[in-house]
Amino acid sequence: MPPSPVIISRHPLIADKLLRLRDKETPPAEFRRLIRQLAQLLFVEATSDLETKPTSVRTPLAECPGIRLASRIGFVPILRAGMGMAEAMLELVPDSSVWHIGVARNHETLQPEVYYERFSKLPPNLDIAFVLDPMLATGGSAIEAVARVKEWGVKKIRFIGLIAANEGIKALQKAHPKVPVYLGAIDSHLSEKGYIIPGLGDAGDREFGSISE
Ligand SMILES: O=P(O)(O)OC[C@H]1O[C@H](OP(=O)(O)OP(=O)(O)O)[C@H](O)[C@@H]1O
Ligand SMILES: O=c1cc[nH]c(=O)[nH]1
Ligand SMILES: [Mg+2]
Repeated sequence: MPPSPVIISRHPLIADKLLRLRDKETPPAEFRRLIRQLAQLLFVEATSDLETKPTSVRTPLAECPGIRLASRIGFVPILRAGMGMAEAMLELVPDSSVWHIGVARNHETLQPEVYYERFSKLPPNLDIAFVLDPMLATGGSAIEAVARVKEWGVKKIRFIGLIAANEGIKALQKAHPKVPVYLGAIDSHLSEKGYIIPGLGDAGDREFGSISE
């Protein structure tokens, strides 16, 4: 089976905001604002082919035909860093639902550890789920999250991230070949400790002003 497509945005607004996000001088409040803006911009690109249905409204002057979104969307933010992305996207499609998954990467082994999942026995009635995480490093966290969403019975899944390493993209494609991957940028490589280089550091810590052990 050919691997799923990887779509890297070429939009100058995304490139500009990504560079501001990476800057180590960017404080958490500005970091969160940029995450929100980047998430919305990438969401627009990742939804250009969503199902719609024809309808019409009456303007003050005449009947006006148009379309409405027909897809029932679910967001699956990978805690913690994916939370800001989900909230921003929800503003664009407020009738959507959010299904949190807590995954933390073990700092020694780099393996993902799922610590929060409440929905395994509740297959959601969704047309499409977007798994969200700013960082795709080794790919372990995203692979684990997508596997859970598949278990819930969602057929159409897309991953949206801000920065990825090739290692993570390849691993995600291998594990889930039908899941398209939408990204803001692909970086050079992973450090020995599994950080994306140049990357932006620890996304969760920078988003929330914390320092992980
Ligand atoms: O591709 P991977 O190698 O799995 O790494 C990526 C994961 O690491 C970060 O989360 P982290 O484990 O630091 O948790 P946090 O969001 O709570 O800080 C990031 O937000 C991803 O979830
Ligand atoms: O560079 C990285 C890699 C994993 N998780 C992060 O937050 N940053
Ligand atoms: Mg972290």
